[in-house]
Amino acid sequence: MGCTSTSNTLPIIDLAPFLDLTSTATARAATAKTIASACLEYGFFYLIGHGIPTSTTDRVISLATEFFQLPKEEKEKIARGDPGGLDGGDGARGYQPLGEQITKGMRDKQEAIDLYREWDCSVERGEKSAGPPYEFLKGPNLWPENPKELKPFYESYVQEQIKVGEALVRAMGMALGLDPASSTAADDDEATADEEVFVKATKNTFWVLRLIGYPALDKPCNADGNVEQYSCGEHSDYGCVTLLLADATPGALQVKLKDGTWMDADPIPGAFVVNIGDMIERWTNGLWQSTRHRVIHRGEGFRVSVPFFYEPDWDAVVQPLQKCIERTGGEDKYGPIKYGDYLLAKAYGNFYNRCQR
Ligand SMILES: O=C(O)CCC(=O)C(=O)O
Ligand SMILES: [Fe+2]
Repeated sequence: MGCTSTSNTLPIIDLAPFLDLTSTATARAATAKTIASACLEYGFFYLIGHGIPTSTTDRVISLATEFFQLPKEEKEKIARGDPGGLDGGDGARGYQPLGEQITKGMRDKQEAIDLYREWDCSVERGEKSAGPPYEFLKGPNLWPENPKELKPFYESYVQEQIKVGEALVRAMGMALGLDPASSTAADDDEATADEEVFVKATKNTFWVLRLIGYPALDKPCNADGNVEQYSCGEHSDYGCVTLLLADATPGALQVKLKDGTWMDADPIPGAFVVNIGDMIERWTNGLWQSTRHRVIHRGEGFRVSVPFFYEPDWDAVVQPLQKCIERTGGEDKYGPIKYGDYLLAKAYGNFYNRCQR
């Protein structure tokens, strides 16, 4: 069900007080308060006041669009998982052609480039037990040669997004009402962590950036309003926060509300659509859920989106925070997990099916 959707709209959060060093404590508290209710109710919101100009985001979209318009052979020069190709068959980074992802027996209609934090080889050399599974997400990114400007432009965009991600998770720590950062709690004791807990756990964020191209679907919905085809099937994201930039196409991304109905999250110019991921759900012991979402592109044209996933460090240990356990019935519902292990399990299980995470 649910090709149609309810007409509710997501809350709008202004992050500016967490990026402006001269902001008042009152302004920061006001933003934190709106984040707390948005995360509790939706796990999704629009983000403004993030400081990235539309001239930048427009170029990010137009460069991705230019890439997807290239001939198949040109795009497949950076195909991922090609044993004879640039990534030696590593499989995680690079271009994935149309139709590699399958949801409910149907091919998701999307093509994509996946980029990750570059793996630091010195870390690897120092690792005694580096084994084949870990190779999967390691290695260099595969950047397209064309358009030429894409690589440098995206590299600086990633740096800007990391700043936004950090400010946002700082605001989220405050929104949870955790102890102020000046407290003497041990830095790495997650259970008693202070309001900087997410900032500390993302210092070396294992970020992901996806450039996604969605052709129009032949028949997204049947006469009864049921879904026939997915551009990206129902899933939750893995990490901390996803900052989604999409072109202006309406009627594509849908968010699952607590009552099980689906709501369109159409783009608002200048805003990112943000959602929280599985790690935030675990840290908050389920208080803030990583809301499920999907894409059914119901328009005519080619849609482009570029989600940036701001994630914990590979080695970050994520476990429910004491304060959140108390607020959710007193029982730890998740236990600890190392983010890299979680990501590997997800990526191995679903790699060719990212849209059903
Ligand atoms: O393209 C979109 O609107 C969302 C994509 C998405 O949810 C994802 O890649 O995780
Ligand atoms: Fe997603």
